[in-house]
Amino acid sequence: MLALRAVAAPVRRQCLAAAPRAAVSLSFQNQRYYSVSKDRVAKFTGTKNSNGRYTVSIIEGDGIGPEISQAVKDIFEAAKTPIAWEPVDVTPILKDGKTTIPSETIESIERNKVALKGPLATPVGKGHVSLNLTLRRTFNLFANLRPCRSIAGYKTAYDNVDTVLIRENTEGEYSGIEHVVVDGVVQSIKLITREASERVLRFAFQHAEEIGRKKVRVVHKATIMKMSDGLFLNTARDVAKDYPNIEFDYELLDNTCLKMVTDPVPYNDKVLVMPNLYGDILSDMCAGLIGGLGLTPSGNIGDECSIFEAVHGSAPDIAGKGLANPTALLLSSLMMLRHMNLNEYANKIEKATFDTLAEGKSLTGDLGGKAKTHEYAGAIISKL
Ligand SMILES: NC(=O)C1=CN([C@@H]2O[C@H](COP(=O)(O)OP(=O)(O)OC[C@H]3O[C@@H](n4cnc5c(N)ncnc54)[C@H](O)[C@@H]3O)[C@@H](O)[C@H]2O)C=CC1
Ligand SMILES: O=C(O)CCC(=O)C(=O)O
Ligand SMILES: [Mg+2]
Repeated sequence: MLALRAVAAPVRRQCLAAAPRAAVSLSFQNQRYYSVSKDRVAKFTGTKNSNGRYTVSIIEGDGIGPEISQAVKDIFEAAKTPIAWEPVDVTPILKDGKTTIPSETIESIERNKVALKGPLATPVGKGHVSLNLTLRRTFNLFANLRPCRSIAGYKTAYDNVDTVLIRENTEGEYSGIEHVVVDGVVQSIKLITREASERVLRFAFQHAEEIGRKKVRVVHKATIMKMSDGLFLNTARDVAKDYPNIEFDYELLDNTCLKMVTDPVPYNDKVLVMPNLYGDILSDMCAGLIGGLGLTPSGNIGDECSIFEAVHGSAPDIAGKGLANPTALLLSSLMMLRHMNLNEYANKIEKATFDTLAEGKSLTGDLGGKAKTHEYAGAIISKL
């Protein structure tokens, strides 16, 4: 068990086919993508540099990463956002049989407290471990907040989706503890600790209070994984007692999937919280409900640092062609600005983005348009 604890401890579209345009739904037009905890905003201690700008670490990432990062940087520049980007390198380093990232990168993110990150590709099977997971564990980014909201004017099979999913981000099925028992038999350990469960569950209840949702639902499979998901669920029962104004319940993951693709709207009044793997899968599924992975942002939130990134990966099938939709990374960067209390800039860019999407004249291919990544970014800039 001790050995396992050591590993668990922090080491420091298919998008829907082109859809017809719809009238802009006013109820969604002016809502904020991400409300930030006042506590966390107060805790943000990044400092301004001599040019009066906050320095933010940026990992441009693989595949479509550089293209969508450029779009975000151009839009920030045009909006006169007081951010100075500090590019950092995450080339994996193998040290004592473990994958780590360069110490300058760790220092940059620790110093700046926030980072914006493009997608990082993970080789299948052999090769380095996921650098995305390495970053989350390195900085103890225990909660992965993944909101997903219908885009006004972009019609999909589902109207008015507004889900908020929180994924445990440091352990569970993604602990990376795997070994060969004997030839032909491998074991992969799903590690769940009360400590990591409690901190993400508390985050979920607090987040529900902050965004005015009255219900927290744990998504689980404690019927099958009685001990691991059982511990997560029992911890939730205990934590719920400290939040008497929030209704708490739970649902089996398979049932959640069925109900969400049948009618996601009943989930609009809840915050969903769940172990790592379920949150990974369910957040891609939610993206499919609103028009694809080009649209969904996320924040990896920790007590000391936070890293904001899109839900999607490096999209090798469209990389380097100017086809990527930068909205997901852009909305992630707006979550970041709100986390830094730079709301005025976030609001301005958000309005220009949603107006561009609603207008529908300059959309990327995943949304049925013909615009290149930089043309779509240019359309947003023209509305700033
Ligand atoms: N957090 C991260 O950095 C993540 C990294 N990955 C890595 O990404 C690589 C590729 O994984 P895939 O399974 O292909 O998933 P993916 O998320 O990269 O792509 C899935 C599908 O969505 C499309 N798509 C994704 N982002 C898009 C965007 N911004 N605009 C338009 N279309 C977009 C892609 O073209 C593809 O058809 C893998 O190496 C994986 O490990 C995957 C998910 C998250
Ligand atoms: O790290 C990876 O390769 C994939 C991670 C992922 O799918 C996610 O963070 O949603
Ligand atoms: Mg994923």
